[in-house]
Amino acid sequence: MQLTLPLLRQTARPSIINSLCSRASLPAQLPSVSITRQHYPPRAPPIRPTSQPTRTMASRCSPPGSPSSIPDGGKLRASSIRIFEKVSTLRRWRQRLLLDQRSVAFIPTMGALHEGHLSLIRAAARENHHVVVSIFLNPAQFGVSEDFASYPVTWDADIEALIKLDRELADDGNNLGRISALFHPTTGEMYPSGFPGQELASTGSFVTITPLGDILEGKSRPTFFRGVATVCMKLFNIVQPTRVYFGQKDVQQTVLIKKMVRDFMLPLEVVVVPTTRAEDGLALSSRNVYLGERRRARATVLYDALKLAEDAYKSGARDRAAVLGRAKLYIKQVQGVQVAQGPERRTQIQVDYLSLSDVDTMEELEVVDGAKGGILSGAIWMLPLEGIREGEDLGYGQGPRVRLLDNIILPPHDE
Ligand SMILES: Nc1ncnc2c1ncn2[C@@H]1O[C@H](COP(=O)(O)OP(=O)(O)OP(=O)(O)O)[C@@H](O)[C@H]1O
Ligand SMILES: CC(C)(CO)[C@@H](O)C(=O)[O-]
Ligand code: BAL
Repeated sequence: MQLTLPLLRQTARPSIINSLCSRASLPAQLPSVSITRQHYPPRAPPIRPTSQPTRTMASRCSPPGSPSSIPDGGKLRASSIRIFEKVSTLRRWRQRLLLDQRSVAFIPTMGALHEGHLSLIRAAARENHHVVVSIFLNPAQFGVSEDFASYPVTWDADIEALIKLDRELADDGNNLGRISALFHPTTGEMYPSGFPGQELASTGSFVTITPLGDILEGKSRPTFFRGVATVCMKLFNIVQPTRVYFGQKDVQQTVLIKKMVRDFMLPLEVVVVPTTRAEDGLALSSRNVYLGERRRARATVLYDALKLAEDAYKSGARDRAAVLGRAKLYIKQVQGVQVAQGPERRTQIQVDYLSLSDVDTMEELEVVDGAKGGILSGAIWMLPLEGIREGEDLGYGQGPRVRLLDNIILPPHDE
């Protein structure tokens, strides 16, 4: 099922982007963090992470097995998709398109591609001459105790998915463009003065968007939006896109990117694409592979709760207590049922936040503004299983606690 919200846009007035990305001659001075990855049990996620024994920030944050046989700027097997690892090579390619006045769409990702990512690419190909996708697992947006080391990497499947989608785009006459390039840089390439570190106290060249970046997701993940804004600013400066495409699934990220584009006068348009969901409503996410069967069966609890809040709004509720009340009660009931089931059957759920916020600032609302509407959003933790049964599917990485996000946009009600 896919929500049929219209694509949401924001355009900034054209200006020159100042490059923050000048090439420094210093070698990358990275802390060498080497962490063992767990093997994913063979149970059907849409795309299975490849086994990768270690990930070191000193070398690269992207998988080994990238096509080193292809020269930088060369084409992926049986396709016209160019793959770039170097900023300079991508820039040379981009320069030619600038002279030809071709529109370029850009979709930043961290890989482990799923239908949600592909929906962004499809939207981009409909209205741009060229689509550039990046796969870069950005260590700066992971906190020191977060899942950077185990984040799923599915490089081969990602390449297959891009090649297959590109063929589909070529066969469908309704597209202006296709996938022209994949950017897959190393950490050293993205942080030319050396990787600044993942700590809150790290120093370096950062973009911070406050207070927006400090609330909701930013409160639980204090370095997250600094990492996202910084890497997106770098990527936008490298690719110089006409339009960038982001998923509504990460709604605070979309609000933050729009604010960054406006405040830094970046000459590009931000397009927000509706959330792609599984049949039962769960928002697709690369991290869903961590869930395993037992937790996956309860993973729609957040979306179900948000839908109850949306129903309340549709029935005329406007103030915070009336809109969020049923959602909170529903989650409490699910938690109660789960606890009563005992360790071998239950799934423990913790709510991080349930929010009703302003569409531009994401500050909490007491009453929904009739002219603007609002954003219902939430984050929950699904805790690791207790009472594990013999042979039970724990999920990728032996089933760590999993953070799930979701949101629903409430339209204005004044019309
Ligand atoms: N279900 C989805 N529908 C639409 N867009 C999505 C969906 N999932 C991710 N995206 C978008 O894809 C882009 C890249 O996201 P990313 O690579 O982090 O994947 P992800 O599934 O969000 O992973 P994570 O598990 O880290 O949340 C972002 O703009 C994100 O919002
Ligand atoms: C935008 C992004 C690719 C930046 O690393 C990441 O935050 C994501 O995948 O949503
Ligand atoms: N899609 C959000 C990226 C992150 O959680 O790091």
